[in-house]
Amino acid sequence: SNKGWSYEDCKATADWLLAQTDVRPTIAIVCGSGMGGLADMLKDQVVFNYKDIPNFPQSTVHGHAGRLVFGTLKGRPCVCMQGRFHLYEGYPIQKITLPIRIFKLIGVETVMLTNAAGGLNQDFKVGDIMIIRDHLNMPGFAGNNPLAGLNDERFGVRFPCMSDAYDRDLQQMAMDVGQELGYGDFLKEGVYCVLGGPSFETIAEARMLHKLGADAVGMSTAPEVIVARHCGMRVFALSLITNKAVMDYDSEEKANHEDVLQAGKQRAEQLERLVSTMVTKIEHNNNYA
Ligand SMILES: Nc1nc2ncn(CCNC(CO)CO)c2c(=O)[nH]1
Repeated sequence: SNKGWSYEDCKATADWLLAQTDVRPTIAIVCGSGMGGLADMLKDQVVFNYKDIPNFPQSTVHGHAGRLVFGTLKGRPCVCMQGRFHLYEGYPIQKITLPIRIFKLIGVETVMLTNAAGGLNQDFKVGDIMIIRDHLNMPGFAGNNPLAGLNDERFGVRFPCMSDAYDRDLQQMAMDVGQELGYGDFLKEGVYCVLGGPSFETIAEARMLHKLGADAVGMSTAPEVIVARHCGMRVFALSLITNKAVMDYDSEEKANHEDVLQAGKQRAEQLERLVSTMVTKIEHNNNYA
């Protein structure tokens, strides 16, 4: 297709990046709203503004810087997306997931995705970190799936399995590392539900999603996971619970983006510790391989 996300288009951008830096990342980190600070962990940084990368989409959301940061995390070569893309920005879903395919073509094997999300599970508090066990891909229910259209076998099969989308060893690693770091009180696990946005969910929608088994609700991540699994990369994902979804009509609470960014700042340091510790383990010992 000549829409800008063919294998050749992805390969051209991947080759451009490989020519610009000799960092060869095996792990990619995608930063959620207000969580761009994760990129600052990287040493020996080589930074590209999205607008300077051929065929790369542009970030349009406050709290998403729009920079691709290459570097090392405790010696491990990584690439970090400081700013990700969302359906609500009006991009086609294939454009939102283009970076994931580019990561595959530059040699990334594991993708670690983070996002800010609203808590549906009543046991969740603002500031909790939810290890994502599985997702409900609501846009996919309506056919808005990043793999729709012609399948390019060079990426993966026509009908990829999604029952193993979230790597169980990496989930276990996150729980173990979180406990070791003393994060047990705010470390949860659950099901993440993606909506298109940009409007936050209604009370009836929050109640419905909770009934359907969702523990957190957001506007990202599932499309990237589907594309990452399609091309055989391992996936780890977590949600920072930045506010409790409004579930009652007598509540005064009102979801807003500034609260989301503020909650991200509160937990930034713990998120960085968790992710960076996992990065060393992922590359290092084979217990979880
Ligand atoms: N209730 C609720 N709380 C949330 N906190 C973060 N997000 C994810 C969406 N984030 C948007 C707006 O902040 C920016 O990508 C949500 C959400 O969708 N619903």
